[in-house]
Amino acid sequence: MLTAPQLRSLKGTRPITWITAYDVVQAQVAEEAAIDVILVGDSLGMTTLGYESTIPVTLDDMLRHAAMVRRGAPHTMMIVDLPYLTYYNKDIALASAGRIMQQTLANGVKLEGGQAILPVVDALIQEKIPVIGHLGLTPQSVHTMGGYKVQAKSSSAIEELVQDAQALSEHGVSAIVLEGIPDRVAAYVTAHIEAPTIGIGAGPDVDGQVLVFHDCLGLSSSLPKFARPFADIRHAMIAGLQSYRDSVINRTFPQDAESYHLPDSEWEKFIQARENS
Ligand SMILES: Nc1nc(=O)c2c([nH]1)NC[C@@H]1CN(c3ccc(C(=O)N[C@@H](CCC(=O)O)C(=O)O)cc3)CN21
Ligand SMILES: CC(C)C(=O)C(=O)O
Ligand SMILES: [Mg+2]
Repeated sequence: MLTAPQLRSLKGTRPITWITAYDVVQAQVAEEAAIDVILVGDSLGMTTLGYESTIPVTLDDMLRHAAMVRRGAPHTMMIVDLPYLTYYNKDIALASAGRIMQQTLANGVKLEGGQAILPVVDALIQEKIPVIGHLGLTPQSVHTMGGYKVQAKSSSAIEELVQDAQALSEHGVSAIVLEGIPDRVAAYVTAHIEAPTIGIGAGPDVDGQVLVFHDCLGLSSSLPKFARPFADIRHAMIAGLQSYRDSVINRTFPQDAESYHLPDSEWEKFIQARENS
């Protein structure tokens, strides 16, 4: 299993692979595919709980799903998102992250934000909790961003992002997720900080990539522009269920080998006993 210090030292050696996962089966397949890091993202609110944003996701939701993921992937580095309003000051953040570390055996937590959350980042790292940053399109700010819009598109916004990334890196985060920013901005940030950058909608010139599990495997009904479906699992599942349904209706399922059998002698005993009663 990758550790937080190893994650930081992977920068410049080879690209780092991340995927989100929200349950046991997803965790098992991520581990079997040798993905470096599993992120239990608060995107579970959308992919798994059916909400329209990550805002309704609670710490209890994250605890339950991260515990499932850990049981499915005991040997893969697991990072867990701190959800909306669970890290707005040092005390709240320590209590939230403490529960995640102790109850799910996570290897670290991820927080959205830059210079404004440095005191929280310091407090967590002080208590030996590895921290991952998340800058650019930060979905917990959907209401103040005015939607899921590409960020860092003006000179001043780029400067702000670079300073946020430098500050997080200097304060010791193990990596920074860069989401929904222009490719050359992500490349510049990557070249100017020591922490590895993990991109999602941030172009190729970053230290690693992360995708939402459902987007990566073709389970989502719609996709952001940056996501590529590397499989067509939604259609495979529909085809499988249609085939099952057809086989039940035309009585080709279950067959003899899929049924349990009783020896003739025992069956005759049962019939005899009924007739004699
Ligand atoms: N399934 C899924 N995939 C994700 O990548 C994801 C989630 N859910 N939920 C949490 C956040 C929300 N994310 C999103 C959601 C929508 C867009 C989107 O529609 N973007 C527009 C570009 C908008 C612009 O031009 O500024 C697009 O066309 O891709 C982007 C990121 C990324 N995260
Ligand atoms: C998209 C990734 C970076 C995330 O934060 C999530 O899945 O919640
Ligand atoms: Mg998230």
